[in-house]
Amino acid sequence: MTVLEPFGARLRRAMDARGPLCVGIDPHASLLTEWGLNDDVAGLERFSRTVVEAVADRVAVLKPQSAFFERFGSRGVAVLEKTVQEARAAGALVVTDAKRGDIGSTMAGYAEAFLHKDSPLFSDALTVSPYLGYGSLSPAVALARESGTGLFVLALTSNPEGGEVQHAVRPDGRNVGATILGHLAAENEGEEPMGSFGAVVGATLGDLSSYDLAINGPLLAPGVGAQGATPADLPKVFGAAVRNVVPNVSRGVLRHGPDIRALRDSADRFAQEIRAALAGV
Ligand SMILES: O=c1ccn([C@@H]2O[C@H](COP(=O)(O)O)[C@@H](O)[C@H]2O)c(=O)[nH]1
Repeated sequence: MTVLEPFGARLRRAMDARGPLCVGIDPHASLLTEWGLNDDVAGLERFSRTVVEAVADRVAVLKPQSAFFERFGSRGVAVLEKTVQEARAAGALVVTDAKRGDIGSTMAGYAEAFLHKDSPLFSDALTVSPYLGYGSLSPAVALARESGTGLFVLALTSNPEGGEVQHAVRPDGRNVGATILGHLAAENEGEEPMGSFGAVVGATLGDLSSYDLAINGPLLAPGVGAQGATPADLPKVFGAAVRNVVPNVSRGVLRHGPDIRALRDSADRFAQEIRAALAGV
């Protein structure tokens, strides 16, 4: 297998060169309509191509949301394959947001689908769910190490419903979200410039100073834009860990399409606001 430089190192370089913004490719039915496209596979393809063309050469990360491709069945997944490949070829790192998680033996199949170099869906990183137990992710961790890819593990999600699971307190007094962060810190120990095993931590969550976010890995932070968080919130939410934050904006950028320049300008504005918020931190 061709082995890439570890994802954490590639991501750090991209963040240094382009800033940390991640733009989501979320072809909601409502956005296809707003863009004057049909809610069908041709519309899906046009939408995704347009986003890639607009921003893949200027943002560090693109995050296609698999759900909106899977909704069209195998032809939608074929568009996801092309989107991932074209975005990578255009210079962005691709985190496929599929939130996979299952018993270990099945998890190995999901890992192969997204993290094996020969897979048509090969991505730089994959979002995964640890709620079958962090250990169930081991096959994905192993393949990511082997292939130079990464994982973003759901720890403290941006949605208000997440707390009933993630804030649940374990017998050792730590809550579930903190436990996941602890596993990731162990995974990334000693890695430079940072490890490849990131956490998903919502930008919407307010002050997170009670959590140890120093996992020596990236923190994918959805919630900026449509969910109400702003770039200015990032230092308040993430404190010293903000240097490792990859803020995701999907609808906040996408609503400016289909005009390519307008999409670009919107991504540039978010990037600039993030730069300003992080200056001096
Ligand atoms: O905790 C989470 C984890 C993932 N997401 C995903 O991020 C984008 C957010 O889209 P916006 O349009 O910017 O709200 C979407 O794909 C979610 O599935 C999240 O929001 N929160």
